[in-house]
Parts: sequence; C-alpha cells; structure tokens
Amino acid sequence: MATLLRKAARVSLSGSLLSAGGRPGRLYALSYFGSNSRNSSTSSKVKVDLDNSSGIAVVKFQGPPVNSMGMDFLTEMAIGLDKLELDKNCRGIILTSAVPKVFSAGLDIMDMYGKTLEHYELFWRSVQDLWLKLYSSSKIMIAAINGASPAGGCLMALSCDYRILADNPRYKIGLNEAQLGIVAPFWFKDSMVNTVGYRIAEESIQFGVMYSPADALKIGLVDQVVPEDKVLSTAKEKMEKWFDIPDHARQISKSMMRKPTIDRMLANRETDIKNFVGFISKDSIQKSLEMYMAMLKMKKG
Ligand SMILES: CCCCC/C=C\C/C=C\CCC/C=C/C(=O)SCCNC(=O)CCNC(=O)[C@H](O)C(C)(C)COP(=O)(O)OP(=O)(O)OC[C@H]1O[C@@H](n2cnc3c(N)ncnc32)[C@H](O)[C@@H]1OP(=O)(O)O
Repeated sequence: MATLLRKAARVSLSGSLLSAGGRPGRLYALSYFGSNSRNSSTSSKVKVDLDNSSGIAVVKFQGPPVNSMGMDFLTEMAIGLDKLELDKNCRGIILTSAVPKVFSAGLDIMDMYGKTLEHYELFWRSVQDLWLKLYSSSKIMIAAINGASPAGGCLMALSCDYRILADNPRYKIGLNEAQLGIVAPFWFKDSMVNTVGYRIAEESIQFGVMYSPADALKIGLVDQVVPEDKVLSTAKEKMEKWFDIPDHARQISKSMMRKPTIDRMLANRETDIKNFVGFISKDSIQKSLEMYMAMLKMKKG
C-alpha cells in the first residue's frame, strides 16, 4: 500500500501553487538538467544538487562572507527554483548554506544604500519575485538552517514548509528589521504571523527580536532544533516522511493554506514597490543604514 501511495505521489501536479491556485502559471524557457541519477548546477552564489533517485534537491547558498541576498543571489535563486519547479523528478527542496555559521544575512544592505530609484525598484521586484517562488512552490520545501538567519534570511526559512535549526546559541533567527531602523513589509509580517501567530509576531516584529534556537523552538518559529552536524541528514529524513503523502493532495492543501497570502501580495505588488522605493530613499533611512553598516564593521574591529 505504501509503495502504491508512493507511486501515485510521484504523479505530481506541474507548476507552482500560483497555477495550482487557479492563476495562470508562468512558463519559463529553461532546459531540464538531464537524465543522470544526480544533476548539479553551480552558479556563483547558489549550488543546486538534485538526486533523481530520491527526488530531493539540495539548494546551497554559497555567497561568502554572509550569503547576503543581492541581485546576483536573487537572480540565481530564481532561476534554480524555476528549473526545479518544472522538473518532475524533483519532489522536495532543502535550502541550506555552504558558508560556515551563516544561513543568510538577509537582503544585501548595499543594494538598499546609495543607489538610484530605478535600482531600488528593480531590487525590490526581484525580492518579491523570489519570495513568490519560494512561498508558492508546489514542492516540499525544508529549511536546514545551519547558521544565523536574520531578516530576509528568516523570510526564506519562513517560506518553507518545515524548519530545522542547528543547536548553537550563536545562530539567531528573526525579523530584525526594526533594529536597523527599517520596517518588515506586510508580506514578511504575513509570513511570520502564519507561522507563529498574531500576538507573538506583533511583539517580535516591533522589537526586531532575534531568537536563540531554544526560544525559536518555543514560539514555533522553527519546528526542530538538532545538533549542527545533523541538520542536513535530519532534513532528508523528514523529507522522506513528507513523501509518504500523495503529491496532488499535499499540493492542493498547501495551496489552500497559502493562496490568501499570495493573492494579497499579488494584489498589492506595485504599491509595495512604491512604498519601498519611497521609504528606502529617504535621507533619514539612508542614514540609519549607513550607521548600521558602520556598527557591523566596528563589531569586527
Ligand atoms: C507605508 C510605509 C511602509 C514602509 C515599508 C515599506 C518597505 C519596507 C522597507 C524596507 C524593507 C527592507 C527589508 C529588509 C530586509 C533585510 O534582510 S535587511 C538585512 C538585515 N540583515 C542583518 O541585519 C544582518 C547583519 N549581519 C549580521 O548580523 C552578521 O553579519 C551575521 C550575519 C550574524 C554574520 O556575522 P559574522 O560572521 O560575524 O560576519 P560580519 O558581521 O563580520 O560580516 C561580514 C561582512 O559582511 C557584511 N554584511 C553582513 N551582513 C550584511 C548584509 N545584510 N548586507 C551586506 N553586507 C553585510 C559585513 O558588513 C561584513 O563586511 P566587511 O567584511 O566588514 O566589509
């Protein structure tokens, strides 16, 4: 019976939840990796390794020093996710980091500082685009969080279906935007509320709290805390459990849960870009970012 279910599950619905949810899915002119049992693609910031026999793709961030999400990272992630979304051999995706001690430092602050309005607009559209791909993916997404995960790094984890964090008190996770003098946009907030509930999100976002693994587990921001050397193997074991559920049933259920949040973003996308550009280009906000970058450098020296 389990084998039959597994076989049935392999007949997956194609396209992300954007199409499963009744909206026309976008078609991307991308080639498949091929038919070997293992397919890898490496770009400068992201490595994608799909094991065709297990159906698990590991997407590794490899942008030292801190895997910040600049234009290159955003573009490479978007292309990698598009390819996996179209690949019927892939049933689940694990996000993790190849950079020691950091999952992702979030958005690249240098893309939000001292640039043109056109740059801010393009940057923000790319950030939205990546979130839409992650949040609406029809695949099972597991975050294997093996390092610090502030702001945009936390958002990538929040977009997954399951989060496993390494048990190291230095690996903090949270939406810390307020501490930088900026604001977590509504769809960051929605992703947090959908994970930890309204009251905890309300406090968490206003204070810009960065949670230790123990506290993140307590509030449900992560689902499991495991020893650092077990993060990836635990993610793979967990994925096998998710594979027991027929894909079509899981995908429709996921779509049902996430569609309102995705629709809200799609309906407000252009206004959100305008808000971001207006906000980030203010002198006072630029000053806050400058001071924050200086503080990061001082901490080093
Ligand atoms: C109606 C009105 C509505 C208004 C709202 C509208 C829009 C909202 C507006 C804005 C929304 C923006 C949302 C922003 C999201 C983000 O993700 S912002 C980024 C936040 N990230 C952080 O705060 C992380 C900062 N970094 C760290 O805490 C640490 O670096 C670390 C990740 C814990 C790693 O620590 P460590 O290993 O000790 O490394 P260093 O601190 O020494 O860092 C190494 C170098 O990397 C540089 N760096 C770090 N983080 C970033 C980053 N995010 N971007 C760019 N660069 C970064 C750091 O400065 C070091 O550089 P140097 O080697 O000194 O040159």
